[in-house]
Amino acid sequence: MHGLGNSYIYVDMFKQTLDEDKLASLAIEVADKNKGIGSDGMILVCPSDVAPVKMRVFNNDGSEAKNCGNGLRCVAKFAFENGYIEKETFKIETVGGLVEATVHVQNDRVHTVSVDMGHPILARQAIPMLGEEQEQVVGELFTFEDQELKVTAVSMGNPHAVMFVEHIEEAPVETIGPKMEKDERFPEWVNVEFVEVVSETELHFRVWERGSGITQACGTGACAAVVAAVLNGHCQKGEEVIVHLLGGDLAITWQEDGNVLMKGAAEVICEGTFERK
Ligand SMILES: N[C@@H](CCC[C@H](N)C(=O)O)C(=O)O
Repeated sequence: MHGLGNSYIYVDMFKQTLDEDKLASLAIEVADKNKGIGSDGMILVCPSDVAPVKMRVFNNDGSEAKNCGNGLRCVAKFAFENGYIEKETFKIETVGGLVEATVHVQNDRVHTVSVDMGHPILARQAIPMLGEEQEQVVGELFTFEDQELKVTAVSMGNPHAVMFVEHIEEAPVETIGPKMEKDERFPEWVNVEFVEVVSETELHFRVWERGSGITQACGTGACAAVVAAVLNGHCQKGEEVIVHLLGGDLAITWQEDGNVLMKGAAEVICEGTFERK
């Protein structure tokens, strides 16, 4: 399935079991575009004790992440269309906590999904980011060789470093992305986002994802970008912002109650059986 071209191999754990110690290598295998299926990673759709469904997400390097915005919309569609849930609004458990999804249905098919992603986490040590202060990281200066970049750090359950640029086409995604991802100031590494402000309600966005590299879209990254845009005075809290990603658009609102609402598409590509060697 994919959300705006951010593709994962979804495994139905209601119907099968997998060895815990082989999950990382399985994610690497299925995501391999030459010898596997090809994707940004693997997502397990699992039964849960606290919600109708649980999501576990693995990047294509085998690392497990605590959250995935595009994955949540696809998991909601998968759970609803496979009859694991009958209500249109329901909770999804993630490794980072519970979120609430609402599926928008036409002719029994889910075309878009809204997810209440909860509160962003802004305290430096909770991102996690090294340093003494508990305060928010807004526009902190990073220098890479001759380039100076101002970073705003936001966690949506997973960590993001957001930087504002003048022209999105010139954003140094391939060069600064991998350097920032593994910078020692981020002990769990970080997802890296470049954002051009078009207006108070429109942003352009490119991402270098932790554990997967350049992807077409990142849902948690788009949420982090809007939170960072509000913190830097580019957008307004409570106003919907359209984020243009390589794979399409997301509508994101950092609501007055502090929660971030994300709305966008979720699509099935194909279904089948993967045989491990
Ligand atoms: N593509 C995702 C995020 C996937 C996990 C991320 N790479 C991480 O390691 O935190 C999204 O849509 O949010």
